Amino acid sequence: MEVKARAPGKIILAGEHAVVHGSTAVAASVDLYTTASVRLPSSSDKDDTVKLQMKDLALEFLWPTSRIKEALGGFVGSISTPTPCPADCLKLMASLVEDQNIPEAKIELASGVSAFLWLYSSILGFVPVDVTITSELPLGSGLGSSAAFCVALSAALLALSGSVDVDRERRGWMAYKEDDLVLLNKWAFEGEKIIHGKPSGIDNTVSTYGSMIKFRSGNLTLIKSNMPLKMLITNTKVGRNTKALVAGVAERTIRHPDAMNSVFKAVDSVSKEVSILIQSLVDDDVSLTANEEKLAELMEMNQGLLQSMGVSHATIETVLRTTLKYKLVSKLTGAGGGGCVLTLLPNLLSEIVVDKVIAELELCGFECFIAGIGGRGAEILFGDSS
Ligand SMILES: Nc1ncnc2c1ncn2[C@@H]1O[C@H](COP(=O)(O)OP(=O)(O)O)[C@@H](O)[C@H]1O
Ligand SMILES: C[C@@](O)(CCOP(=O)(O)O)CC(=O)O
Ligand SMILES: [Mg+2]
Repeated sequence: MEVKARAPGKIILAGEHAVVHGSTAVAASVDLYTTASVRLPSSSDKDDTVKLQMKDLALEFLWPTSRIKEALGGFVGSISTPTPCPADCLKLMASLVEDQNIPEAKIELASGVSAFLWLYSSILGFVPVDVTITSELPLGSGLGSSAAFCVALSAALLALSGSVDVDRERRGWMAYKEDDLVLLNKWAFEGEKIIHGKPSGIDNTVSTYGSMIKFRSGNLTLIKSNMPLKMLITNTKVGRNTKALVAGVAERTIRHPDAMNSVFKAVDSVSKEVSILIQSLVDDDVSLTANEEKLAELMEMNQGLLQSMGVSHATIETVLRTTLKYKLVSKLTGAGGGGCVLTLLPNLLSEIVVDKVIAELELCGFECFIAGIGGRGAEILFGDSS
């Protein structure tokens, strides 16, 4: 029996980092997906291993099922009550990951493999399984690859476990039922904790539900943009790690609590304004342009506040300067420190200008693309149809 699940990446329009400290943030899914295929070997199959393949990274991990059970068996609880991985269990998982000799250049993946071990053991128990992961998302670039990985994996494992209400006879991609989305999102959050340390939950939530969300302290509001939003995404290709950047902001907050709390409060106001603005009705080009100008100004303010949190980077500043030459406003998205930058492309902007700005950014060694925003969330597929 085989099930596939896919989950989208995301952009954060406003509020990253501050959302970890209780501020509002606004995020949207992007049409770039991570897919997890999970296959249970047939009963005649003698193979007693857990196999994890990361296809695009050309990596394969193998463990005897008994080895995982011996290490983690005492820690897993009930599928219906997602629980954090205890610190002692994290240590045991680290040794299971060490056994696999991940090449030094790809060592960042170790946290993803640990998240896999926790989600697999907790959701499926200790049965032989063959898992393949593929992704259209750049890893560690601010587009939420860690959350998409946890959501896709949890969605496939839950569907196989029989603990969610899915129609196994149905062909084609299908969404989870509303109640099951809550359970899926909770499990993905537990995986994201292993990768991020202290995540806000916004990334796994938008990857689970898709569309566009306003998020604050674990609570989501689905929102619908009435503004046709077009964003250029520039990947600076500077690798960074969300866990370290989130920890850096927390340390700065300990050193300067009053100043940082004022910054988080300002971000909260910016995000709330962004949320109201994108939902407001526009009936002609004049009001659309006026709203785009307001959104650009809010993005500029958010970027300034992110700079004061210490999460910008020389390459991000280069993108800001380059796009500003064309009167276009940009902000980092995700954890910053490199990674991806968003540039608002006004709807009436000529294609010639878009091509010019992309050409100039690419000359700096960056990669540019325009992704669809606000589409579907997690989906599953039984059998081989696509
Ligand atoms: N397709 C994947 N396969 C395995 N691990 C993944 C995958 N996608 C993400 N991860 C894990 O998530 C980490 C990147 O997460 P993070 O630093 O939060 O950046 P982002 O979420 O912005 O891409 C990777 O180093 C890896 O541990
Ligand atoms: C910085 C943060 O707000 C978003 C991180 O996104 P990403 O992992 O860089 O895609 C952290 C979080 O909300 O958990
Ligand atoms: Mg992440």
